[in-house]
Amino acid sequence: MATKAEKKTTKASGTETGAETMGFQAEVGRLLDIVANALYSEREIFLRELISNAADACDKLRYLAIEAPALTDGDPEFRVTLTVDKDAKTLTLADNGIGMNRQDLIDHLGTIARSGTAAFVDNLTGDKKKDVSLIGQFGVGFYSGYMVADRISVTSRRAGEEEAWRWTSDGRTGFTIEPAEKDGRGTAITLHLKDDAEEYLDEAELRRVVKTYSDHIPFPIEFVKADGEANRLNEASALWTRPKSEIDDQQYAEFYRHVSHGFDDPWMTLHFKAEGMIEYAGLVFIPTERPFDLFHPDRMTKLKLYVKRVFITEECEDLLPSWLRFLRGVVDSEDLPLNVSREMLQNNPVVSKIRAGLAKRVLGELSKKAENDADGYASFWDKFGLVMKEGLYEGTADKEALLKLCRFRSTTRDGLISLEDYVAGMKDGQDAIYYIAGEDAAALRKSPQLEGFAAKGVEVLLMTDPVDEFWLPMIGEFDGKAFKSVTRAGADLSKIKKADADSDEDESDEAESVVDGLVIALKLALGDAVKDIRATDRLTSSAVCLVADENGMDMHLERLLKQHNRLEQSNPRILELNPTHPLIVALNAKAGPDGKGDLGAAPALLLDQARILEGETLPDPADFAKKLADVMAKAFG
Ligand SMILES: Nc1ncnc2c1ncn2[C@@H]1O[C@H](COP(=O)(O)OP(=O)(O)OP(=O)(O)O)[C@@H](O)[C@H]1O
Repeated sequence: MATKAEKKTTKASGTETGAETMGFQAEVGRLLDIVANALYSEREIFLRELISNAADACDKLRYLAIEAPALTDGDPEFRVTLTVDKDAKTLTLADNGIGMNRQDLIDHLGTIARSGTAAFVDNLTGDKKKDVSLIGQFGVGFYSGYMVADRISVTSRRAGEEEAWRWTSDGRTGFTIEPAEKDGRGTAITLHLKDDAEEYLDEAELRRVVKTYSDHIPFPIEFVKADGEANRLNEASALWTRPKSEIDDQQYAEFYRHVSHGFDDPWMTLHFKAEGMIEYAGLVFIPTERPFDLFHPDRMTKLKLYVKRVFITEECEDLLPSWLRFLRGVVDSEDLPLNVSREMLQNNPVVSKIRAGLAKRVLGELSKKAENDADGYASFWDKFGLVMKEGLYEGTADKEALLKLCRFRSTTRDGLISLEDYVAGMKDGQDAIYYIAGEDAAALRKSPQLEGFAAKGVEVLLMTDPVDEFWLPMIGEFDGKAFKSVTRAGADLSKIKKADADSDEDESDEAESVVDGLVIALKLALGDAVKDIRATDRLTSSAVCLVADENGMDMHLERLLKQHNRLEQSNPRILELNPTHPLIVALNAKAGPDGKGDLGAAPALLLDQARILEGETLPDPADFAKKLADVMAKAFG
């Protein structure tokens, strides 16, 4: 049966030597085009990418060999070698890692299998500049070889198998695959260097590039001369086992790029050793840029788990809470057994303790950063805050610490503020943390429901991430103060003193400046379209607004659920009237004390106006337009 990869690649021809030519998956073709032409300025990183893959291949085999030691028989020392042929202008990078068989070569070097990546490549714009910066977010791996080579051949033999295969491609249309000879297991990648890339035939240059980018690789990387003499190019000890004092920022950054497959610098580096009940070392990074697949449904925790320096897996979901899934790096446990299986890692008490320890440590470091470098912290929060807030929703044990780290925009201050800042700025008589939720901060700031709060100088938090709607009800309060949406009816402004009020006079009956007649008239006219109608003190310049019932769902949440078909019907709203607005005063007079006066189209227009302010679609826009035109015709006719 054809595999998925074979279906995507196209078999074009077979030859007597058994060579087969296949086409690249469309996304690979596009990626190669950009890689070969646009990433030119940083092309030396091809070596880092290939060495990184070689080291991963050694890691994988070392893990498998714990259960099946025969796989490394006769060649137990892992290493990566570089050899050059100056006449043929080739550079060959070889490893004795896990190797690839025929199918692996087709799957891994002919398609993009990594979840999310193919879709990501589909989104490339064709605008080289933009695409390069996008690509920088996820790394191009093996294909980066085409920055320096116009032809690459990969000869590989999978550990434990007898046959070797050669994959060859000019990186344009497709690749050829054929049987090959190879003595031991592993992969040898031969780059036929472009004319302007001959510096990579030079040992000193290769040493410089390896030292710069790959010094931390825990396997020896050697330059092997024609006579067989081998010179070590890197330190070859696991970076996290070295003392901090011996590691500089550049080395940390390169290690980060190796584990993250990213191109950015780490925003924060945590290098630590935990000792006590359980013992583990960690070298964990927070990226500067948001990883492109942060919200991909398949996204998993990407920390690499090692046991006593041996790589085990990077798919241990329990190692990190999902709300910290943007972390990259390595955790190396002394307590887990080396032959730990992936199943054993599930619900494993050692892993749970490591997870709890990591979360505490990361939160601790973040709060130090928040205190000492508010601007730096704000840039972190802008990228990852929305993921961290998932932790509040999931009910993490660290919710107190997490809440303190949350930052928000508000109606009265520029920049981001914490909940502690908010509480410190609360007005006399204010007992709740007010917020308004919606998609866009600028639009929210113009919401009519905010007018009364603005008039009294009461700060309102702007909640613009969809996740806000979900954690707010779960958390409920901070520092004993409940979170309250201003679009719900209960937001009681009358108890709060005006910012400039200097007397203690009771303002509680401010809103009662009666518009009872109008309320009766509107109730008669609007019927079930609204749940209730009443005067409010939350408006100062708008005539009307809609709010939800005190115990009802927040209006933004309701819209969100409707958009996702999770809710069939909206609940009717409460229509609130501004009793000081000239239009409301005039209509009230017209309605008369018993509400029997004829208001014509006004009730319908008022309700539609409130709906528009709320960003809602009108049930009958044509009717609205007609009524509005009639009113205008009367006014101007
Ligand atoms: N030297 C190697 N030995 C064994 N397998 C390899 C080797 N080089 C590449 N591969 C296989 O090819 C796959 C694709 O490599 P590629 O570099 O394109 O992507 P990646 O390593 O998964 O991620 P990135 O693109 O970020 O480096 C790897 O995941 C691995 O399975």
